[in-house]
Amino acid sequence: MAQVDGRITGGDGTSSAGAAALEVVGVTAGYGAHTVLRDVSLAVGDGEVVTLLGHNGAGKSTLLRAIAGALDVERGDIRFAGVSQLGRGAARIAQDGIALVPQGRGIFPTLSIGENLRLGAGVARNVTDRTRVTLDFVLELFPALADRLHEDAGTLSGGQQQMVAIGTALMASPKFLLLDEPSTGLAPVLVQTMLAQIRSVHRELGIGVLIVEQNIHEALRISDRAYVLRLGEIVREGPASTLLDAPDIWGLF
Ligand SMILES: Nc1ncnc2c1ncn2[C@@H]1O[C@H](COP(=O)(O)OP(=O)(O)OP(=O)(O)O)[C@@H](O)[C@H]1O
Repeated sequence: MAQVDGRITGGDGTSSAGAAALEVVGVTAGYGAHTVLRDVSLAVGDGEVVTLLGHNGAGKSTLLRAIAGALDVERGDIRFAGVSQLGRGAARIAQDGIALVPQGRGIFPTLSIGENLRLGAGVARNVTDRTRVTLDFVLELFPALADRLHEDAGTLSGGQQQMVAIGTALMASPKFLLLDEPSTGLAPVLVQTMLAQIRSVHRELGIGVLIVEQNIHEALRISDRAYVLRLGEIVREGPASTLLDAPDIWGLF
């Protein structure tokens, strides 16, 4: 297993253990004149798995893109370990350890599974032996990939391609994981398994995880807290267990 202490270190070298790893503060963003996110605020601690729920088009993927630096923010701030990420660019944000697994998997289908995974390792910067995520760790998490490392990733089932996508992100030894609908296209029986594997990644690596999910029940079951985004605004937040039992939650979709 990887030796990762899970602490996030700020740009000035100070540890911010205990503080929120990720803070989105009053963010407004969109595409040209089309404003999608309106004054969105949320926070995710190192020790948390947080789910972002919302109907189609609510702006969930847009928020993940903004956090990953792939979309400019009009107003507000996005901080990681207390340091603003605005204007830093997607490549530097990824190198600093914020890994986004986009919707639709984003793997290279004509490269082998092993090659895909090694591409992830190439992104890692400032990784020590203590914080490096190893190939052994990824294969232990997703044993289905172990015997097929030399096969083209495009030949895998949807669920296995999702494992490659997450595995590649993990190989970059991330300090924070953003997952956009990791269970898309999976058979219902596999959705729970995938989400349980994500929870175990969090447990093993001690990193914060923000998940966008359509499988509301399953996602809430593995999450500590959740936010509901509606028409680009956060309309509800709370402990996952509370939201699971909230009679009005389903009316928000
Ligand atoms: N590249 C883009 N250019 C212009 N508009 C976009 C772009 N991507 C998304 N949008 C628009 O932004 C809004 C929010 O889309 P987004 O994909 O963030 O929603 P979502 O909550 O992730 O939805 P879904 O669950 O369907 O993925 C939608 O109106 C969508 O049409």
